[in-house]
Amino acid sequence: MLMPSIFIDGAAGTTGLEIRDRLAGRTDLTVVTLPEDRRKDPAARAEALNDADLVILCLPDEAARESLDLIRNERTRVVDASSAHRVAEGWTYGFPELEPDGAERIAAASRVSNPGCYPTGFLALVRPLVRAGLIPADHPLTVNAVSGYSGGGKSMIAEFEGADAPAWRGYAYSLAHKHVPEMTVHAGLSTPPLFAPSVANTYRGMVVEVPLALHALPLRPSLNAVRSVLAEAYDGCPLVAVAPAADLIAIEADAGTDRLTLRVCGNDGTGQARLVATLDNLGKGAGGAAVQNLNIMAGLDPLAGLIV
Ligand SMILES: NC(=O)C1=CN([C@@H]2O[C@H](COP(=O)(O)OP(=O)(O)OC[C@H]3O[C@@H](n4cnc5c(N)ncnc54)[C@H](OP(=O)(O)O)[C@@H]3O)[C@@H](O)[C@H]2O)C=CC1
Ligand SMILES: CC(=O)N[C@@H](CCC(=O)OP(=O)(O)O)C(=O)O
Repeated sequence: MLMPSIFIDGAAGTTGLEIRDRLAGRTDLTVVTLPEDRRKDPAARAEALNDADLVILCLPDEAARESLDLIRNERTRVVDASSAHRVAEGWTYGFPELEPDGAERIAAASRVSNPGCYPTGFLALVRPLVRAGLIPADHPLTVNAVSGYSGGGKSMIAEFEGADAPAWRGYAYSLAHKHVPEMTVHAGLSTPPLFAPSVANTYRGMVVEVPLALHALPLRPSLNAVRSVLAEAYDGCPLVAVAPAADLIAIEADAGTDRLTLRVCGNDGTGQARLVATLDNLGKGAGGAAVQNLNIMAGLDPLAGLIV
């Protein structure tokens, strides 16, 4: 694709603006957005969607499905940042580092679904361990996570920047969060993890933690064995790092970047581990991941525009 044209549908939203920032000043592609008075006009969107080589959908799920219906040609390729197609047939999961052939599959795909922000942290920690046989597919995992409030888009930003915003709030207590199917499928699990998300009164950043009783796993791996599997899985991946264990981990650790940092903490004496991922919900959790997928699909420098 020579000098591809990229249309951002939803460019005025939280994720859309992040993507615009990352694409600003790039000379290897052209960026198309609609003016304020036409950005929700289906006719204007249809024209832009069909003219572009590649579109990035930064929309609520329903509007993302509508955009796909508006695409009437075989040429336009899509990166969807919404949660509408993460386990859908015909879609490639846009997490290049997750499987050995991940980037290759994304490069060849016409429809790529960006991962959710929480699943990005969870899957990065768990998928290599399932693949290596250290975590059995039916193991009942728990995921505790805290997101910055930009994770809820414009409406949550307005709420947390208004009066009486909480310092922290747990949610999804009915254990039916929309990210659970995505976590289950792409980790290769048969038992859905118990997902306990929460939101903190800070704009961006995310901590995703999987507590793991190593002594209860069939192979009883040491902390080092777990760390080695992760280090090998992400060897040569510039955005994903396996960092040393830490006793203090802040939600801001990777905020403002497109990095994803994994840590294997715990106590070999008790056989207990805390697997911890930090990322920016708007970085590797959304906008950074979309730009990374776009770069790979268009055959451009895979790190162009990313904040490493
Ligand atoms: N925020 C995050 O951390 C993450 C978000 N995502 C996903 O990315 C997508 C966008 O989220 P986010 O940016 O946070 O949400 P926002 O609410 O901040 O932005 C959504 C944008 O879409 C616009 N929009 C809504 N309906 C239409 C329509 N029919 N046609 C054109 N534009 C429309 C909205 O318009 P208006 O400005 O008028 O409201 C808004 O600008 C969602 O699917 C979300 O789940 C994924 C990972 C992380
Ligand atoms: C704090 C907060 O509310 N976060 C959102 C998830 C943000 C995100 O990952 O978006 P997708 O749903 O598109 O994956 C939530 O829990 O629904």
